[in-house]
Amino acid sequence: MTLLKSLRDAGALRTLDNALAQSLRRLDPATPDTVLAAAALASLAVANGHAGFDPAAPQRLVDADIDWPAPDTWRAALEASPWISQPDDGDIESIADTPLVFEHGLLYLRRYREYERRLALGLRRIGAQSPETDVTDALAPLFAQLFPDARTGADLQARAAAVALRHNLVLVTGGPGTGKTTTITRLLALLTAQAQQAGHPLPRIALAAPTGRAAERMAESVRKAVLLLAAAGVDAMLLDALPTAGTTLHRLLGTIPDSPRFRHHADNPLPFDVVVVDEASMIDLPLMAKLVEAVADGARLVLLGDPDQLPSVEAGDVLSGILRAAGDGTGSPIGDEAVSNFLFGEPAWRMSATLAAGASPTIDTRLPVKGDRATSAVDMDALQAVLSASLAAGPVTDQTRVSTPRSADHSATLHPSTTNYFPGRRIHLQRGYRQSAALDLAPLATAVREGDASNALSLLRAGELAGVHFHEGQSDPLAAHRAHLLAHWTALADTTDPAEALVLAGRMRILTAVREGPQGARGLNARIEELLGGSTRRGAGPGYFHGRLLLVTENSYRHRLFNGDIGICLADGNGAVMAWFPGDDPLHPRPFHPSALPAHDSAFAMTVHKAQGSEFDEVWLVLPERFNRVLSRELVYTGMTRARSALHIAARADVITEALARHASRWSGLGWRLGADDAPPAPAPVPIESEVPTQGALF
Ligand SMILES: Nc1ncnc2c1ncn2[C@@H]1O[C@H](COP(=O)(O)OP(=O)(O)OP(=O)(O)O)[C@@H](O)[C@H]1O
Repeated sequence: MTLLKSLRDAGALRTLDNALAQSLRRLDPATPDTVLAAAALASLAVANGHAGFDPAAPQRLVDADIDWPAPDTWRAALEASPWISQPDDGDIESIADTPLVFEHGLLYLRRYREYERRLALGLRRIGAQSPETDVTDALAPLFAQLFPDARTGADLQARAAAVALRHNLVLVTGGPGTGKTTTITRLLALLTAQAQQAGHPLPRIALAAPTGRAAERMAESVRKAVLLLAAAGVDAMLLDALPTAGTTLHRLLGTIPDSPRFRHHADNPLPFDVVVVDEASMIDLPLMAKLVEAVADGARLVLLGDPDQLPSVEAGDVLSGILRAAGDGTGSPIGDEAVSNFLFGEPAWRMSATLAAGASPTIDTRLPVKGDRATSAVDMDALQAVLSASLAAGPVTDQTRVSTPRSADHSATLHPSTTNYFPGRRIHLQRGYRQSAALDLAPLATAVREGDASNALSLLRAGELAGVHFHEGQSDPLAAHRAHLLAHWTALADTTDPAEALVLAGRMRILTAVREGPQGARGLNARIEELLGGSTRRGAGPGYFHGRLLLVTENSYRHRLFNGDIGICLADGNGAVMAWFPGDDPLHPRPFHPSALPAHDSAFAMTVHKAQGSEFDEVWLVLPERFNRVLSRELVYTGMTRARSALHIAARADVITEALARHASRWSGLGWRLGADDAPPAPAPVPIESEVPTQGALF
């Protein structure tokens, strides 16, 4: 049996994957079966969130019992195929009339390879341009006011802001509540003050996120940070100049009705000097490529995100590719002397000389001082990184990890291009500041992030973490906790004010790992609707009852409704039901006739994937009874960190253990394009008992 037929018979391919293979066969009947199958698998890989397909590890994509070709033979067939181009240089556009590209071990659909290439080029373009105005001493008093702890050298937030002043491409990563938004708000105040001091126009700043809810949360956090700065005595005129509203990436880029293109692109760039994007882990490859291309020359791009969260549902896993190239962010270079001044209160060279003279036993005395050959820009960066890392973390050792740009020579050995280093900077914030007496999530989040199932289970079973409730072995919270759950949803129907109803709707959510199956969102929603009385309730259209929560499941540029948007059905006095969704102004949601909505589901229960970027006061995380391949530590971590004041986990211990043993990583060439010299983590193998054929069908 041919490989393509085996894959079809095993139910591994979608219609679309098979159609691609068939059309290649029609166009050239001599196309080898292994090439046709690889084309179908490259298409399937995208549906599973990968940028391309690795023919050396096909069993990671398809769990059926297939007699796979030997990797070398398969590779040779791909390399010989006229359908597949193999660019000499990762930066060069691939031949337009070959539908596939084989590069760095991955077989791509051409479009996705081009997105990756354009994204890497775009990031390098942004990062390669230094900010126009230099950091001056005049900014130091404000810096000290904004970051009073900077002098200790241990304040990573101060370090992040200092680095961001000097670089156009910056990633600030960290878990929930580590102060990413707070830090960026202070950075924006510094940039605004810098422009004022120099007599320049104030920077035009955009705050954006992949979903409306995430954009609104970001804006709320910025507003809160501004209020705190005002209370701390920061100049009101400065604070008044900061943005207080967020927007979705789609809105920022300017959707064109019924088109995947945007109004802003390389030839019509965004009219902003600073673009700050939150929830970067949710951004897929095509959207990130379009965003980066639309950032104007000389403008700054600041990406905020939590690297431990799930990657985007759509193809790409962009953030992790960028992060692999950017380093772990714990020892980022500081920049220059003026920035170091802010942090340490004296010029770096003087400090380095003091330290080098042995003033501190914790410092490696081999550190170069000013005047040595080390004063070249890169060495100075490295020097200051070591300085700051040492001040923050104690002894400097050979293992101290420092992110520095790769040299052209080094990159040349990895890649034909000589410019493929990552020119941005990453700072990883580690200290959690969001104190909640109600919810003590941090120890559990750490155990989950580290994949330490035994610690996670002991914490859950001990029941001593405030606000965390473990319903071990329970697979049906609707049976065991019906009254509690229903009370929330029935209360939703007591309000008729759409803005208030949307706020109430965010109080509680059931989050699931999968959409289908007994513990899937779809089945739970159907049962909840039934319990709520469904269409017999006030304001019935077929299925659209007063108080029904809706989740949009596709992007509709025409409606400006996007995958993941949540709305609520409300009946007016005459019983006519409209579905209300958040608008630009939270006080004025937008009404839609239910029949005019793009594809949608109920949203009483939703998958963790769809809940990314949202938070709820109370989260019920329900895992399947049997292990499913979508489970991973990132999924559990993302689900639990959606909770603000109470987390309920209903799951079996063995399922938690298996989930925490897996990473949700994807095949991507982005890290390589940006100069990462490590191999991307291979996606976890698919367990044989998996029930579900493709991830695309899951969320
Ligand atoms: N240096 C700090 N000192 C005191 N409180 C802080 C500090 N940094 C942040 N916070 C507080 O911690 C909370 C979380 O901060 P922030 O919203 O900036 O975090 P975040 O990383 O953006 O969170 P999320 O990922 O959930 O959006 C806020 O209440 C903020 O005021």
